[in-house]
Amino acid sequence: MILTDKQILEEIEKGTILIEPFKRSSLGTNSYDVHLGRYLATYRNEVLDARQHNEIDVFEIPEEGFVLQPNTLYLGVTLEYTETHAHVPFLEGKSSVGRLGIDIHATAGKGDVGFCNTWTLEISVTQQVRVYHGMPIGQLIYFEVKGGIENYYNSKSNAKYNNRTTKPVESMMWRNEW
Ligand SMILES: Nc1ccn([C@H]2C[C@H](O)[C@@H](COP(=O)(O)OP(=O)(O)OP(=O)(O)O)O2)c(=O)n1
Repeated sequence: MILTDKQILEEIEKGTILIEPFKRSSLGTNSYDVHLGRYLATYRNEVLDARQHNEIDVFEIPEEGFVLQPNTLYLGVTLEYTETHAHVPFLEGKSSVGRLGIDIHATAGKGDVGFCNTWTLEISVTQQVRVYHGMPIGQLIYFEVKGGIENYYNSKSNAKYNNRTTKPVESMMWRNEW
């Protein structure tokens, strides 16, 4: 089941959901709008290697915006820092963003119970499009969980994306054991 606006507010009151900064106007019927943070990043190498640490170059979106190019993977970040202690948060697109040909995640929309951080966005575009920091970029929806949890994301020793940051975080696949 997906949390409604009233339930999201109740969970915020209880402290099981944190969204920072929080604006009442960003709360939808059953979602919360997140915004594009100040930084974008691209991978330094053209050929990525799933076994290696692929380094990124981070840059700031200027006030006049930045034109995203097709055929380039950009990592973005939400302005919002979130904590979700008792639900499964999902990052979803927004129709108005999709209609500009902007994808905000590449297969990975799910968060984990215990995830505490800004969200990294895997951005790709169909045609050139200028984006601005602070623009609405996606929405979070929250699912109720069934059953107890043994291994919260924020206490998992192998949780790779829980170090608080305002910048996009590159793939940490190289830390997986396989
Ligand atoms: N577009 C996304 C999707 C998820 N996350 C965050 C929320 C998740 O709780 C965390 C880890 O996501 P996954 O479980 O999909 O990633 P991995 O399985 O690769 O990482 P880990 O091994 O740390 O679970 O990353 C994110 O910042 N941006």
